Amino acid sequence: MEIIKVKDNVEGGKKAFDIIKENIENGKVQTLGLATGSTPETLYQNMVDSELDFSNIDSVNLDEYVGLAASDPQSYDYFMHEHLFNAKPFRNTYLPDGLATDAEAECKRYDQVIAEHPIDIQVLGIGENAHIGFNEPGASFDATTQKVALTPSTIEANSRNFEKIEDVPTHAYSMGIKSIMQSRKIILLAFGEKKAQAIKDMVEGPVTEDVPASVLQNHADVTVIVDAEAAKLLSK
Ligand SMILES: O=P(O)(O)OC[C@H]1O[C@](O)(CO)[C@@H](O)[C@@H]1O
Repeated sequence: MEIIKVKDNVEGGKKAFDIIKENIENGKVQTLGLATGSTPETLYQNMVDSELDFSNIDSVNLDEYVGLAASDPQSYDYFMHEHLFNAKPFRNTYLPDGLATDAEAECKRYDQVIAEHPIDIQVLGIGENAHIGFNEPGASFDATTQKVALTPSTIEANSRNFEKIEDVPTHAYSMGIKSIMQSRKIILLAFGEKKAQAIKDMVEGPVTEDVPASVLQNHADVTVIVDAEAAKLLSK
């Protein structure tokens, strides 16, 4: 893992953008794997403000809340349009369908999307409990797309984006860890003190399904971009 320490999320978003830009300009990106949450917002702002054209690139997102329509302002589909796609159209954009009622069929469909669009660069945030995508502690490293139950701590953390905690969906469709690990390159961003323990466990702890992000120690090309607060428990 390469660890890049930055001042704040503004510098971090710019760093991640520069890496993505270089790879796009070198013709190395057909498919970008994208994430939601507040973490990648500065990266997406850099993409929106750039001259880069994404109309020959496909995007595949990590996850979507079960029960939310793409038109719902709390959905990840809506988030992606607001923060990126409306300003920078991609060739095709893919997210799980939050309204799909046949979970097995939806997971199979999304696995097919991923198989047809091998991810060149996957952008990741990290949960306070070290989840990646919505792969919560205990998720199998062999998992492909799954319907997952969100942990109480994730529901609590994400409730800041909802009017009340009861409004937070209890389940999500998430790309599995196996698929994330098949991405050619991974850029994980983390900002703020709340992510410090997760970052320490991910980088310095044992590789275990109890710490989903620790699996990234087994990936050949991971860049971790952290601010001082998220990096504060790292030994170096
Ligand atoms: O960036 P935030 O808002 O802290 O969210 C943390 C993580 O939780 C998720 O929103 C769940 O998928 C991730 O996309 C994100 O990386």
